[in-house]
Amino acid sequence: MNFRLVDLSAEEIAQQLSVVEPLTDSVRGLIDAVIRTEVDDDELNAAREQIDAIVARLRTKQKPGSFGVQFTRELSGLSWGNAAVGARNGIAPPMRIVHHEDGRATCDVELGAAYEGPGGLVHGGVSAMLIDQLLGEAASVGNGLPCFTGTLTVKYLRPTPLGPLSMSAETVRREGRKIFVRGEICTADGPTVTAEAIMVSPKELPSRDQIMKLRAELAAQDGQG
Ligand SMILES: CCCCCCCCCCCCCC(=O)SCCNC(=O)CCNC(=O)[C@H](O)C(C)(C)COP(=O)(O)OP(=O)(O)OC[C@H]1O[C@@H](n2cnc3c(N)ncnc32)[C@H](O)[C@@H]1OP(=O)(O)O
Repeated sequence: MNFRLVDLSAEEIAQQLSVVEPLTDSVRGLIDAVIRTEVDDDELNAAREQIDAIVARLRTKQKPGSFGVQFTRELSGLSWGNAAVGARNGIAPPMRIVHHEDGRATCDVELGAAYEGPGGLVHGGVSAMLIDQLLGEAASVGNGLPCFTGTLTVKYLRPTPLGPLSMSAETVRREGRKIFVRGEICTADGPTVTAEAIMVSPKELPSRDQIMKLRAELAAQDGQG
């Protein structure tokens, strides 16, 4: 797994997010506008040239590969490239606000044109991704154990309309490194999707000891610099 330590305080992370999140929202706006615009071909070509110029500007300084998971010195993980919740990822649905209370994770999300499958309805793969993420968070945060999805079962009860949705997930039981979770996606009229998953905390995840060792190496490098 691609993970590394970064030397950022909570204040520095908040500062970076205050710049990055509006940028990501602008990218979401761009995606939505491209899907729904009715301007003529000349306007589309002119817009493409401007977008290409912005891409070239951002590529003047870029990290190789993916964003990965960056651990702060306090060992919180930053997954800003994550497909479901990445703060820098404009294709991630806007579902960053996840509340955890009494082992239950909940989240409100509003899905627009970029998440369509059948006309006016949410793509089934998008629903699966959203609920997978929330189930994973309920298992991981609720049990203090980082988990991967082992098995995910999704039941589509009725079509999920684009628009405002609420989601919830909770742990049903735990057997060693396996955590059994269930959750649902709802409109104001009730659930459209229910899901169950077995989340497994991998035996090969970097252990806290490994992370602490990396942290010590980083501090030593700082001392030399
Ligand atoms: C506190 C931290 C907070 C951080 C917040 C983070 C939020 C994260 C939110 C993330 C959300 C998004 C998440 C994503 O997108 S995660 C990305 C999608 N998932 C994957 O890529 C997982 C790929 N698979 C693997 O990595 C391994 O196969 C895993 C890790 C699953 C097991 O490999 P490991 O070598 O560790 O396992 P083991 O062989 O010692 O077996 C151990 C036990 O598990 C049972 N088992 C094994 N496989 C499966 C299976 N597929 N279904 C059901 N059960 C399975 C097995 O029978 C045994 O049970 P038992 O015999 O003991 O009873």
